[in-house]
Amino acid sequence: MKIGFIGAGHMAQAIMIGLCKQKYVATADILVHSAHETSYQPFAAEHGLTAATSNAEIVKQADIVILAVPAAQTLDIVASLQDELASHEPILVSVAGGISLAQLQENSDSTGLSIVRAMPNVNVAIGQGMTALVTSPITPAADFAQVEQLFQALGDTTPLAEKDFATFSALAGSAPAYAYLFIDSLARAGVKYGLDKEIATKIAAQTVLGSAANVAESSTNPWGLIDQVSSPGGTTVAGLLAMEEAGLMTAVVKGIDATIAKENAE
Ligand SMILES: NC(=O)C1=CN([C@@H]2O[C@H](COP(=O)(O)OP(=O)(O)OC[C@H]3O[C@@H](n4cnc5c(N)ncnc54)[C@H](O)[C@@H]3O)[C@@H](O)[C@H]2O)C=CC1
Ligand SMILES: O=C(O)[C@@H]1CCC=N1
Repeated sequence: MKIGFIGAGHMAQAIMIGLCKQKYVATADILVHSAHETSYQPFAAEHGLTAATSNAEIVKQADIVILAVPAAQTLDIVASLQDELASHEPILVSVAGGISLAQLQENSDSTGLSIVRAMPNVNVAIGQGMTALVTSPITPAADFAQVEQLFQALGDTTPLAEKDFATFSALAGSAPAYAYLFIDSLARAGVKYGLDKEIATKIAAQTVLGSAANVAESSTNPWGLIDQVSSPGGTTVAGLLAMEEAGLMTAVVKGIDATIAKENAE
């Protein structure tokens, strides 16, 4: 099976690195092309991938085509590939935020094309991704299963109604950035009290990693886990109350509101 990438930016590279690490296919069976030679050719050479000469070559050669270009350009690129899509009929996977299955279908102008919308996050690079998937009604179950299997190799997946994609994109697509901000804020506080930044970052990252694993494994919800850490009259409850006074929960929800509003505006 050949997996082709149109676009070689942050998201595409994270998926390609994840596929290489998982040895999902032979590296030469990962094909890549993007608008900027300087971004895809050295990357392809470094990882033993096949650099294709055009977007059309990707469509002609790949069984699954992953479109990972800026959302604003996605539909024009699909429209420019109508002939190749119609004659080669790969499974088309778009990771573009805010671009619907109906728009993809309309611009591909190929009524029988299998189309899947995926919203991964950058953690697919280390096999810890969280990806939502939704398929067009005419996509055969076997084609959807191929795409699902690919993303399952790179972490967890969930089928999701298309109407919820903007919310998912905020909570999983963008939220790695928000989690990094939280980790960096913890580390910076450590620096304030004299810790070396590198050591403080390691401490903060491992603490967040362990806490996330605890939430995932525990049958108790996060509030119950917060209570377990908060000793009566202790330090944690003092910290929690100060964070809430500064509006941590409101700040997070407002951040998600803004993320969703931006996606819906595109
Ligand atoms: N960065 C992330 O964490 C996530 C990004 N996405 C989606 O992935 C898509 C790409 O985002 P990033 O990788 O962050 O952007 P990026 O700016 O890092 O990469 C965009 C890539 O598209 C290529 N490109 C632009 N025009 C092209 C054309 N006409 N033909 C071929 N390639 C072209 C560029 O050369 C570049 O390699 C967006 O639609 C975004 O919504 C989805 C989930 C998470
Ligand atoms: O920032 C963005 O627009 C993309 C979508 C989800 C994560 N990154």
